[in-house]
Amino acid sequence: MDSDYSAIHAYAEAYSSSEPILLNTINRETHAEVHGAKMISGHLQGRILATFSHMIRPRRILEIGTYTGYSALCLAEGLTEDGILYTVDIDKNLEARVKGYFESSGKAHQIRYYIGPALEIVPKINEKFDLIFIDADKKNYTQYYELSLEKLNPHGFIIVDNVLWKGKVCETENQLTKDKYTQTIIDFNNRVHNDSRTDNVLFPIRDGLMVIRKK
Ligand SMILES: C[S@@+](CC[C@H](N)C(=O)[O-])C[C@H]1O[C@@H](n2cnc3c(N)ncnc32)[C@H](O)[C@@H]1O
Repeated sequence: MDSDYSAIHAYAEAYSSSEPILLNTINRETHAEVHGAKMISGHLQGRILATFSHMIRPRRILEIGTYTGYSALCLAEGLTEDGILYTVDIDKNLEARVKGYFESSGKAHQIRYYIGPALEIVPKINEKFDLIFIDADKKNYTQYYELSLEKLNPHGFIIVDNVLWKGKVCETENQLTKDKYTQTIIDFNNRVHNDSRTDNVLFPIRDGLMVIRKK
């Protein structure tokens, strides 16, 4: 993120609704106490996810990559009254913390939290979804996308995080800062963009959000 973008991001955050108190606490505690805190969606992206969810009013949401529960609680804001959010993460060390946050949110009755590899757990969830958020290990993005399309209702939405991969997807062939996942993300973006089953738009927000609509 260059300095101009940082200023724009800070301005956008300042002129967006503030973080609900619990989310602010999760954000702060994640940064103070949890490994890999840069993975958290955070204030601006969190408000964007909450807004998408309010616009869609989903009855069923699936999230792949819970981490500390921040984005799950943002997405849950838009659920219908009888709505349920399913969220999956492989990291058992975060389980007690995440369950505590879900309890504090007053939305625990609308959240189903699973621990384990998403590629094993998601096929066993007997639901069709209106909104799916993919935000886990990049090497499996294509498999998550195909699985999500199977599990998505017609006209449902998939949101995929990190599709700009710190801007590295824009680097030319001879630039040397590419890492092992840059090509994975480039291939993923090509696949989505050329998929006749869906429409998509890439939002250049934070690390890039790909918003995909199933036709
Ligand atoms: C970027 S973080 C998710 C951040 C969260 N969605 C948020 O916005 O606050 C990615 C998460 O994916 C999880 N993860 C990685 N590989 C996974 C797998 N195979 N199955 C399920 N979760 C996985 C990690 O444990 C990590 O918590």
